Amino acid sequence: MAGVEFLKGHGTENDFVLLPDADGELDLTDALVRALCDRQRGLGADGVLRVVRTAKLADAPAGVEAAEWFMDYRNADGSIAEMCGNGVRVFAHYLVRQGLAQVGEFPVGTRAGIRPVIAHADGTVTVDMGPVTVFGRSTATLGGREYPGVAVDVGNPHLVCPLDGGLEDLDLTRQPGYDPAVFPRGVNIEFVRTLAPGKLRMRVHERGVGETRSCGTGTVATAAAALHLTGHNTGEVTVDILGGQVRVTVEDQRATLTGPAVLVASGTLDQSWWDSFRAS
Ligand SMILES: N[C@@H](CCC[C@H](N)C(=O)O)C(=O)O
Repeated sequence: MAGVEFLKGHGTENDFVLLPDADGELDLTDALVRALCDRQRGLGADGVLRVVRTAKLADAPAGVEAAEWFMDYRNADGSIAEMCGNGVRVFAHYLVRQGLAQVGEFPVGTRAGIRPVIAHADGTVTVDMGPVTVFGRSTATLGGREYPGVAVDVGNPHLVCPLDGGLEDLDLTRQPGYDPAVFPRGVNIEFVRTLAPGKLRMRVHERGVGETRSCGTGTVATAAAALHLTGHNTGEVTVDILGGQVRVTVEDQRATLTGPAVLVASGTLDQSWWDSFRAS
């Protein structure tokens, strides 16, 4: 049997299994995503990026037709998310490395809409992350403490909680509590410390994954929230995460995200392993 082609990649150590599926033929069930992302019984990853031609998608969201390629993103628990900022960089880098797109600007379809990217010759990618909306205040709870924060929509939902200290001590092995009335679809929760003006350090607990070493949409939400809290709508911010550093530019409630994208390996999944998850 032929098996199923995969690649492994990461953006600031937020890691993904990529599944090339130009013609939209893979039957990617939740159980398969969970197995692929499992670090013991699968390949291990924070999420899956299925690479599919937009024209071949059965359920393409409205408005993405102009993008030749669609990033079908799934969280490690099998859930579908609207957008993934690190994933879209890795996705764009893959397209260029495969000769499916050229260095320079091209659009990528996502469930949050089209995201124009600029793939740079050095492998870094700049993403136009679209509208960024601060939509209120809410509170996270963790270890019996309350952490007031800012609610931000980057296509997907975020709660950004500023800290004065203690970032390294947080136990993010557990899901922090949040208000489901504010976040009915769940939420990614960022804890952030300002190191200097325009320089932040962040940790994140991602919806559908757990603590990850980086979250691209989370860095954008964090930058927008930090600017908002100091009375600004625009600015340039670097964000340190456990897996490296990214640069965020916020302009009139839109943002760009620049950071690295790395392809680590490619191979073939055993067809019988794949088939064993299809029916479940
Ligand atoms: N790691 C991603 C975000 C992935 C989706 C998120 N877990 C959600 O459910 O919204 C990023 O780099 O943005």
